[in-house]
Amino acid sequence: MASDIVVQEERQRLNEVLAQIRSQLAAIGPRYTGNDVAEQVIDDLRQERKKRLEVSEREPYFGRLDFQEDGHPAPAALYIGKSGVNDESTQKPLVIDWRAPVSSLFYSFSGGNPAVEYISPEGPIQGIVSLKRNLLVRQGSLQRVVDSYTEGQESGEAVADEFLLHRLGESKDNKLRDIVSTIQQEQDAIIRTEKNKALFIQGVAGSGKTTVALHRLAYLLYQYQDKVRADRMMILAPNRMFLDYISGVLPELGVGDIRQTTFAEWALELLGGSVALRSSSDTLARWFERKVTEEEKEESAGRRKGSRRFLARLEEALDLAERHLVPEEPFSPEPGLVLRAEQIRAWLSEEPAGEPIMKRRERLLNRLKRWMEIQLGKARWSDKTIRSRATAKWKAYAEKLPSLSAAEFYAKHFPEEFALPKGKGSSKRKRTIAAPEDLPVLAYIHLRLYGADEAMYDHIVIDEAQDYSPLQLAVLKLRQRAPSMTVLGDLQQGIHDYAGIRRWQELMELFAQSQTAYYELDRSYRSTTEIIEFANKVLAGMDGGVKPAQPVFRSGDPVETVALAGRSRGDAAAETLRQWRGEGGFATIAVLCRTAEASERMHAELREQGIEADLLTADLQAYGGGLTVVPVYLSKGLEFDAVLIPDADESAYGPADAKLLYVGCTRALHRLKLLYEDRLTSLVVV
Ligand SMILES: Nc1ncnc2c1ncn2[C@@H]1O[C@H](COP(=O)(O)OP(=O)(O)OP(=O)(O)O)[C@@H](O)[C@H]1O
Repeated sequence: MASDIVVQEERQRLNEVLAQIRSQLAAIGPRYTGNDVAEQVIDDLRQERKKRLEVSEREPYFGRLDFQEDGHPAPAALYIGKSGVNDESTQKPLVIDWRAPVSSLFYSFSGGNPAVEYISPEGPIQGIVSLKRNLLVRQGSLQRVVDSYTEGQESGEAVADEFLLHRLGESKDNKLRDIVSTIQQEQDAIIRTEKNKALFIQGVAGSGKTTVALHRLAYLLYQYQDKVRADRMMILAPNRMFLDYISGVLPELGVGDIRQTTFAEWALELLGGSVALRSSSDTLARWFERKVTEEEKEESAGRRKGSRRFLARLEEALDLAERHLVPEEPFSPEPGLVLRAEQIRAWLSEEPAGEPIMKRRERLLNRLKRWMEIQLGKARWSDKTIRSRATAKWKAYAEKLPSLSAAEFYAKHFPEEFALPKGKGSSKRKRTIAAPEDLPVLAYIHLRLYGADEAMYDHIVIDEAQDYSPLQLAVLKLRQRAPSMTVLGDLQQGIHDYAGIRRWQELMELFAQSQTAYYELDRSYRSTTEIIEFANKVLAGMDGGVKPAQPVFRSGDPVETVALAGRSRGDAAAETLRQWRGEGGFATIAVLCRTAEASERMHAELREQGIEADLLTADLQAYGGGLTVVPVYLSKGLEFDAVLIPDADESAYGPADAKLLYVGCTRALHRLKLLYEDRLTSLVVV
């Protein structure tokens, strides 16, 4: 903690800034209620500013950096906050937005050499840092001041950690939070990566991948104000519950209106109601409710149909269909009036490249119609008999140009992979029920044939991307003019590897090397050192380049493994839960069971014991916090203050289930306990 004088000075400065903020707030006045559209737009902007100022009024800034730019006579104290605030009369910045170029110094400077550089819009700026200070302000009152670097100090690393540890030691509720005040250097580099990259992040459990990706969106919106728009960005996450969990971060960062959805929902909308998806709980049950071998996973339809090889076959079929769109015979609407096939083909090739195939078809047919009208001339065209004969010929010609729905195309060209629904009636009107692995195929075909009604995306975030196939990514790539994506995940948590990837290369290969960037995050911020070391052991037996997570040194209670010793699982679990509740301080507790069935059983047993918990299922929309029973495979991406794994038996977690158990263990922030009946899973006995 800093000295009293320093605290006094900071308190005074805080009061000055707060006074400014309050006077600016007071000047905004009530909402405009008239009908003038221009006034309404201006008022919307005013209201946005008001919201930002209200956030600033509670916590105007969290950091201070004293920086003397080369050539300047004295250092300037830069205060960094969630959004910038200027002095109304002088227009000088009182608070600098965390996303501004100069703020990068606050995150990247960790002591050592005080001579630093940052990249401003005008080019590199050099200078000297003389102070880096963390300030904790809550509800407008200054609560902590910690200097992580002062002039002449050798290294500030240890002190910087103190502030971070304070944050990490807090208990968490049911929503992910922003981390602007404690973004770490390696995370900051990712957040500030230039826009036009397909950015891949491999990060261990709890390294802040999801959090960082969301901060990156806020950064891009700030830094590329003229080029990107929130309504042309999209976040893809595995399920509704996960989306609900992360939904608080962007509003906290002052960013709204970004579409947050799942790949399946997005693709189904694209296909316009012609396709429905088989229930995801069926798929999950198929892979998680029983033991599965590696061979089964490798040969799964998901791996095959999502592969680049399959994508190449798909491309080939689509290219061929495009080339053979125009039939061999000529178009002749009237005797003596003939347009040769070569001419028609030449017209087709004049249509803008990259346009969806069916759009080109439509344009071509319109051109033929115009040609026919002109060639026939006004006199003949107004003759009803001639006109209807010619139009009939034109229609007959149009029929020869294939027009298929995505499902029809798929079934026609890949009959061994996909069949249309059986029964009477036009297949166009019948809904196709697609397996998850067929959905990206249908979406890809649809985009090449028909395109999409929505605008292209400026930026796409894909969370849990280790579960994506190359084809899925190729589908999304079609929805961007230039690649600008944040693709994040952890191969070590690849529990859906019956459909996902084994190496990031599988996805990165879709882009030119110059379009990609790759980062690794190895430090885990979520869990205590004890929990991380325990989880690392679970993975230790796995083949391949497993990278253990590095803990931020935050020590807690040891991980416990306890035998049931004759008690029922429900009994033993209830006892632990009572004890944890008695200790207090845990806002979220999860009981993670191996299967959905075991979760239901546990939920019922706890109820018998008088303990009410929520039960999470595959179709759930939101996760409410408190005490929850969850099948372990659905817990991915979430986190809980304390985690109990009540069935850590050898029979439940065999050698093939290391990733699953790893996911389970790494959900815990502060406390982790495993129960077993006779034999503890050998995954944790090293
Ligand atoms: N720099 C930081 N300062 C404070 N907290 C952080 C920081 N980085 C990450 N955290 C916290 O660590 C936890 C894990 O973050 P997050 O869920 O984004 O990680 P993840 O890599 O996506 O995890 P997983 O792969 O396990 O889903 C969150 O509680 C987050 O707030």
